[in-house]
Order: sequence, then structure tokens, then C-alpha cells
Amino acid sequence: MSDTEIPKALLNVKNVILVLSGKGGVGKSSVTTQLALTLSLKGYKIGVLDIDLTGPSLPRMFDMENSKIMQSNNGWLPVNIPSKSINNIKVMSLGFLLNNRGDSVVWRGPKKTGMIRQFFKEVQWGELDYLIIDTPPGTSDEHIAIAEELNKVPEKIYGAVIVTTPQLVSVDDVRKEINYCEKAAFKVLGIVENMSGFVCPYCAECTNIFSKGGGENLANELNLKFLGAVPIDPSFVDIIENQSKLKLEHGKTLSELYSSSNMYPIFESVVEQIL
Ligand SMILES: Nc1ncnc2c1ncn2[C@@H]1O[C@H](COP(=O)(O)OP(=O)(O)OP(=O)(O)O)[C@@H](O)[C@H]1O
Ligand code: SF4
Repeated sequence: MSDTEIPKALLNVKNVILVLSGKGGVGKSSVTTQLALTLSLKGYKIGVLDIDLTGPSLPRMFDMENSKIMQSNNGWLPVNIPSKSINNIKVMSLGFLLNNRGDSVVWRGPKKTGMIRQFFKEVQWGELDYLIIDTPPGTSDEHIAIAEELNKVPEKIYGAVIVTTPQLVSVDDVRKEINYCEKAAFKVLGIVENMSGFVCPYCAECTNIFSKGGGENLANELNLKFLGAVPIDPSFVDIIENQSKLKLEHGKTLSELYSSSNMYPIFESVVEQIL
């Protein structure tokens, strides 16, 4: 059953960026948060929509696990990230609608499709420069629903960032994701190779645990932009998962913490290449 109603939630959204990966756990949500933070520090108004329905991880990554969505007369109000220094990122996630943190979402396809349509109709983003959508891994019911909604407003589709790890198994799955982008008429903005080597926190030596270069080779082969290699970096997990603790310990704001992190220059370069 298809629905022809224009996605009202995108009325004042200028551009939509999708973050995709063939496999789970390769760092899609982490890349989504880094893109959002980097773009916000450049002054853009950002929305982040977590469509990873069965594993919504953005509330944790933005340190907003206890947040709840408010309902207005016109729909759902997304939540501002809890930061004094960053006031231009709003987030919507199924995680905010669950009663308990540990609740699982075991839904069949039509229910997932219904929820995605509701996200595209109900969320009151207000004016946004970029809406970044974190998707589930692979090509599933959620991907079909996203493509159907976005293709009603093709002028808003900015493109897709594909995330992979360097190994061949992950890289092979990326080909399927690129195939999905072609079918859905999403421009591929480029490939990010995440977990590309491990940076030792003691001596800063980089060891290639999961090999290296798979993402870059694939980008070259398919004539796509290689946006950058992101190493496995314990400080990255720290910034993402322990924001409250770090802010308290160091007396720093989130923007100070993030802009002084090892990740910032890498994602600044990624963002420069896609803008
Ligand atoms: N470059 C990195 N360095 C260190 N840790 C990382 C890096 N990238 C991701 N991680 C960690 O790996 C875990 C998985 O990352 P993330 O949740 O972003 O993956 P995902 O692809 O979105 O997963 P899912 O398929 O479950 O949605 C997280 O704990 C995250 O903090
Ligand atoms: S990279 Fe160097 S400092 Fe880091 S664990 Fe290995 S030997 Fe030790």
C-alpha cells in the first residue's frame, strides 16, 4: 500500500542526508553524530532522525537517554541536544517514544513502514539546513519506506554517505547499498572507511586491525568519492558515550570537547568534501 501524501515534516528542511551501511555495527550512528556535530559547529541548523527502529542508539550517543518527545497540536517536537554550547541540533528517535530503555521493538514490516511515514509527517523540525537520517543496516522495509517518502520531494535529497569498515565482507555489502541508492535515485556523496586502524592511546601508533584500504579501493573502483578513513580511537567512544562525565570532569562544553578531539579534523574534511 503506498501513500501519496507529501511528507509535511520536510516542509522547512532544505537538504536531507542519509547515512547508510551494508553491515551492522560498522559505525553508522557514530558517523551520523560526528556529521551532525561538525555541521552544527559550522553554524548550520541540523536535525537528526534515527530510523534504526530496532536499535535506536542516537539517544545514548547524544547523552539524552532520559529525554521524551513532547506532543504539540501539530505533531511531535524533536528534542534539542543537552548542550549549552550547541543549540542547533534537534533529534528524533524511536528511543524517545519507548517507555523503558531496554524495551525491544519487534515489529513486522507494515508497522515499521507506518512509523517511518509518521516520522515524515509528524515531526515539527522547523527550519533546518540539513536533516541527517541514520538508517538501519542493509536494505530492508525501512529503506523502501524512506525511499518512497523522499522521492515525493526529490529536490530535498542531498545524497547518501556510505559507511564501511575496511574488510572485504563489509565492503561487499556496500555494493548492495550503492545498488539501493541507484534504485532509489539517491546520489552517493561518498564512502567513509570507519575503524580503519587502531590508534594506540599511549604512543599514537596506528595498527591495522581490520586491514586497511577496502573502502578507498571500492570508492576508486566505483568512481565514488573516498571521504576519509576514521581510525578506531578510544577517545571517540569516550566523547560519544561519556559526554556528561567528561563535561563534568573537564569543565568543558560539548563543542570544546568535540572540536579538540582527534575526530574533528577528520570529519571537518569529510564535511568539506560533501558540501
Ligand atoms: N572509529 C571508532 N573508534 C572507536 N569506536 C568506534 C568507532 N566507530 C564506532 N565505534 C563504536 O562502535 C560501536 C558501534 O558503532 P555504531 O553504533 O556507530 O555502529 P552502527 O553501524 O550504527 O551500529 P548498528 O548497526 O547497531 O546501528 C559503538 O559503541 C561506537 O562507539
Ligand atoms: S602501540 Fe606501542 S604503546 Fe601502544 S600498546 Fe602497542 S607497543 Fe604499547
